[in-house]
Amino acid sequence: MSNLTKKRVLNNGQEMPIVGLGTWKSFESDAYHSTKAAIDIGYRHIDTAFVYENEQEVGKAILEKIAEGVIKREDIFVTTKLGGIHHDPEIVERAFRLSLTNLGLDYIDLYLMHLPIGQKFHNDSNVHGTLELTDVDYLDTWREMEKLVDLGLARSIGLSNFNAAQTERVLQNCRIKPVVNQVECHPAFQQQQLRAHAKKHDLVICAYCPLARPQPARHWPPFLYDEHAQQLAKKYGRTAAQISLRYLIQIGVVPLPKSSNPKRIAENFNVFDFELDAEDVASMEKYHTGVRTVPFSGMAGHKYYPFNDEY
Ligand SMILES: NC(=O)C1=CN([C@@H]2O[C@H](COP(=O)(O)OP(=O)(O)OC[C@H]3O[C@@H](n4cnc5c(N)ncnc54)[C@H](OP(=O)(O)O)[C@@H]3O)[C@@H](O)[C@H]2O)C=CC1
Ligand SMILES: O=C1CO[C@H](CO)[C@@H](O)[C@@H]1O
Repeated sequence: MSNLTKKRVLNNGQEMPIVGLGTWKSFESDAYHSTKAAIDIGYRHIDTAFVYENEQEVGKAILEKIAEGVIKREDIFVTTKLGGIHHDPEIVERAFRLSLTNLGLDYIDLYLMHLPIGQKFHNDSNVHGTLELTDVDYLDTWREMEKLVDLGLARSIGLSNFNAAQTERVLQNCRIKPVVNQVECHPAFQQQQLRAHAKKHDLVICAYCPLARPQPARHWPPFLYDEHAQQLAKKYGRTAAQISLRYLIQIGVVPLPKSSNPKRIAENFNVFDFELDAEDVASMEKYHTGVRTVPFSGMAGHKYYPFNDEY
């Protein structure tokens, strides 16, 4: 693959645009406007989830852009995710159809299991669930997700927040192989071993929190604000955020930067017409800290908690 190619071919032949718009914390009109702005700018990949409570707005924006003739349905890659409260095999198809209805679409490009851990179901409105975790085996959940592919309702299915051992367990017991694992990945948490493992099994790593949720007032994270980051930005005539996203693309992952700001939505997509040289790619390794931004600490005692293993 050329580093400047805009798509990754998944293990089922499907093509995934290599930069997607993240939408966590894009609520209501923000989600609607940012999805529309992103499509106008050229994004063809949107990442949402049942728990983000914005599937309706994301879907509305997509449908409007289709109606305006800006895109066709097949031009846009839509990912959503099965919530923790819906892991019970008897609920999976109904939960999927809820997302499909929210989005107003007749199929989803990629349906992810958001986490390997299930939460007790109370009702669909309690989207975030509670910390009453269940012992539902993620393999049983996976088998129900496979049926969504059989039905033609999900073009592909994948994992999120799975460690290597959990991924292997799915691979050894599945009928339909996951195409991706969506995990935290950015210069301060580089996922070197998990990336190598995914590559070996022909899975794509999608990078959530690709900018590590910047806090400009604290000049955090360093890879966006320190002197080296500023020097790289100057050298390439880009922002440090663009350098970081470009870095992720060059190490083979698919970044999903979230923004509700049209200027930053455009900035995060303007990463296809330059390339970091090998020395600068290597220089980014110094930012790795091994500290997660999203540790899901409340679930740490669970038998399927993914982050006790080294990777
Ligand atoms: N599978 C999972 O468990 C998870 C999935 N995700 C997915 O990944 C996406 C991205 O992760 P997220 O947690 O949102 O974190 P990001 O690293 O994408 O950071 C988002 C934050 O960065 C700001 N920002 C965006 N672009 C820039 C820029 N160019 N310069 C400076 N600041 C910028 C945004 O503010 P503003 O909007 O004002 O621009 C927002 O506050 C999520 O939105 C979601 O879709 C995220 C976490 C977990
Ligand atoms: O996808 C997600 C975005 O990040 C949140 C945590 O900060 C998660 O709870 C959620 O699953």
